[in-house]
Amino acid sequence: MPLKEHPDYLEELQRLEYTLDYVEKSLENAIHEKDRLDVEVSKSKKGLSDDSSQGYIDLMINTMFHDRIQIKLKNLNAARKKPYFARIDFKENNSAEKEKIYIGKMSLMREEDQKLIIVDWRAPISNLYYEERIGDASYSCPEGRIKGKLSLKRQFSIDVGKLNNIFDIDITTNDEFLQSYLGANADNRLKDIVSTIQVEQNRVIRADMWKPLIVQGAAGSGKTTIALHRIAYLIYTFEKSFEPENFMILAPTRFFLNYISEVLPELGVDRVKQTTYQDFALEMIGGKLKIADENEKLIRFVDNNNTEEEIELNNLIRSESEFKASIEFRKIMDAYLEKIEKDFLPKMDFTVGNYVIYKYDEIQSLFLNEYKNLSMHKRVLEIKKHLSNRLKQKKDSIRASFQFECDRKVAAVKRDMEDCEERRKILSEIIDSKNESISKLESICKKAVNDYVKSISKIEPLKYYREFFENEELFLSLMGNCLNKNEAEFLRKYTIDILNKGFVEIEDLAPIMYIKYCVYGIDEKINVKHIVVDEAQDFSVFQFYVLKKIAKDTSLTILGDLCQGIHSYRGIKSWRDVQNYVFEDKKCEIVNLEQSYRTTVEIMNAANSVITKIKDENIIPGKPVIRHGDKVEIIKKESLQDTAKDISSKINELKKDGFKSIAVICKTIDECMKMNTLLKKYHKDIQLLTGKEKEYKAGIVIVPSYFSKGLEFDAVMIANADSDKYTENELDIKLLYVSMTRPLHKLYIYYEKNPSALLNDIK
Ligand SMILES: Nc1ncnc2c1ncn2[C@@H]1O[C@H](COP(=O)(O)OP(=O)(O)OP(=O)(O)O)[C@@H](O)[C@H]1O
Repeated sequence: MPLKEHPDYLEELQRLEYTLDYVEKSLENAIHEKDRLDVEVSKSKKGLSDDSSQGYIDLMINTMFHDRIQIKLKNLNAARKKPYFARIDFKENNSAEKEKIYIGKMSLMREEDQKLIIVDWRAPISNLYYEERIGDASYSCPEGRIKGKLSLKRQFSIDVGKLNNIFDIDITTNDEFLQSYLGANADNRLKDIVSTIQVEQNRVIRADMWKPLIVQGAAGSGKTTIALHRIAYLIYTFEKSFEPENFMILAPTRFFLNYISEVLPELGVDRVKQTTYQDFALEMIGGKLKIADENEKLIRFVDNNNTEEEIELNNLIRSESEFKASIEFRKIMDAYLEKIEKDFLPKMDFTVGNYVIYKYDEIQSLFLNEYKNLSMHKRVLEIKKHLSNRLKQKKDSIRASFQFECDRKVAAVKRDMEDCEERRKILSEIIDSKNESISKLESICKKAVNDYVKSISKIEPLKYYREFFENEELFLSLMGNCLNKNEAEFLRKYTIDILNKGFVEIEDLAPIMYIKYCVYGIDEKINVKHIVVDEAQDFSVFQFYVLKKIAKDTSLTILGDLCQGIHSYRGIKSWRDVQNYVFEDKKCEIVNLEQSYRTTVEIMNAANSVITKIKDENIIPGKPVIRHGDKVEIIKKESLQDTAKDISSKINELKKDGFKSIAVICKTIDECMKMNTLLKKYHKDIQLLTGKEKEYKAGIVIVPSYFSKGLEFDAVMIANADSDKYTENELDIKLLYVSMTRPLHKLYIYYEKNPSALLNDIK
């Protein structure tokens, strides 16, 4: 329906004008408030010099208000362009009046009567928009379940303060509105989806923070987007209890963090901790560790031209990785830590001179039993208190015995000798000797406990880890029959070799962190209440286990797609393993998101025909939203030069058609480099992404298949999809699937001799 013919057009126009006026007014007030706070902050800074603690308190408070007003200003500026995106009309059962609720990215209250002109999308009442249909409806809020009638659900298309369209809907999957979003072109960053969040996504976003949740989501189902919206939702909901810094997102690379960096600020959220597992592990372990490039192994495995010897070596490397990522390895680390624990304390009594203060068995029992739940070094601190207390008691009795002995000797001398010069000398010697013994005792006691603690060696976690592999006898005895002899010996030598080169691999981080946690404890560094893990399929069960251990009181949302598990040799094979081994007693729900929003029906069907070549119940293909586009083109070319030429002319056409982000995906980095040389002749602005970049700039890029994971582009060209490049092995299938699920609109696949058999079922 044309906008002006909508029955409520005028009402909505007036409402928009009114809201925009109020936003302007609020903005003016906020600017004044900010100016005032600027002055206050600089005053507080000057006030610091007079050394009063009040100065610090003033500065802290003013800075906090200053930060808040900055965010408010940013949000109000955004609201000038688009103050809200939806309206719902709801009448509570016991209320006489129907309320018109306008939903936007932030709430805005009218000061005169405290009425909300805009309601935040994260507010409990906004759930009506996402979850409910016209008719009887209800939502939960802290006061309980509110029931009533929903009589209107309306979406607005507003751009730079101008009302462009009105859609009245029932369920949020309003095709027209959603399609207009999905049909838009990919910018250089991921965007927010507040106005079109779907029911199943909304349930993940608003799920109970304290219950662990695993989300298996198809490619393009919105996992990354949901992860960020969930954080924004939790920050809003727990605003009074937690700071944004108490929430953390774990992503695969710094580059990926940069790619998603705009969503949280767009949602009005700042200061969330965003890091990678590697950086997180380094922070937890402390010290200086160098991590080997994680793609090096993958590059070995993706090469299909290996000799028999290389294949054998690769199999051993794969088994090494798989084993280190497994819960079996954690059990072996447990056995190793038990040994460390048993030998942790010096095997001797705690003595002062000839006096035994604490017997070894007693101390060992405190260490192994009484304080079992603490890290080993924390147990020592507790034991130190026991030793000091017992020593204090013993010291008094030793001192009394010195005094008693002295008194006895003095009495004997006095009884047996007449008073004379000689007797006085003897008595004085007896008293001096006693005093000397007491002061000796004092000085020994002062140091005794510390000397005992110092005798416990402080070994770096990495050194303990290395010792496990270097001590062959110990290694073999603990490994038992977990691996065959050949694999076990390879694992040992391979690890020593890496460590000798001054590196650790990503697989080594979890066990080293685990050793650090058990021996030294690391909880004091974690101040995070909720962790959202994205691209979680490439994490190992062991990694999750350690993460959960370290972040004890922290809850987790885990999102990933097993179809894209290209690091599956060290990643997760089934979410059930995480459910069983990581969360054990706690119930952990697994949610499936099958609907895919990124790409067209044609592209998704083609990608599904590839991924379903893996016969595994854990592989769940995505269902496309009904958005049609061009057929996937499979194109034969005689040579790489011809392929490059064709890609180049396609790029020109696509650019002319307004597509902004185009990716040429080759299987490996070597192929990318060759393609880069060829395409540079035609396109000076083309960028080669290697995985080492810190920042993501959209445009035309060449990217290796394994590095395209998580990204999206308007159009994708897959070069070299020949049968020898993409064979029917699991890794090749997954790499091709990942590459094929990156485009929003267009997909071209090139080959030179024979197309990969994986493409056979593409219609
Ligand atoms: N409800 C929605 N409304 C509009 N767009 C959506 C919605 N859900 C997802 N999208 C869009 O779908 C695309 C894919 O989202 P996202 O990258 O978060 O998915 P993903 O599951 O992490 O994908 P992948 O696993 O393939 O990397 C994005 O462009 C996102 O904006």
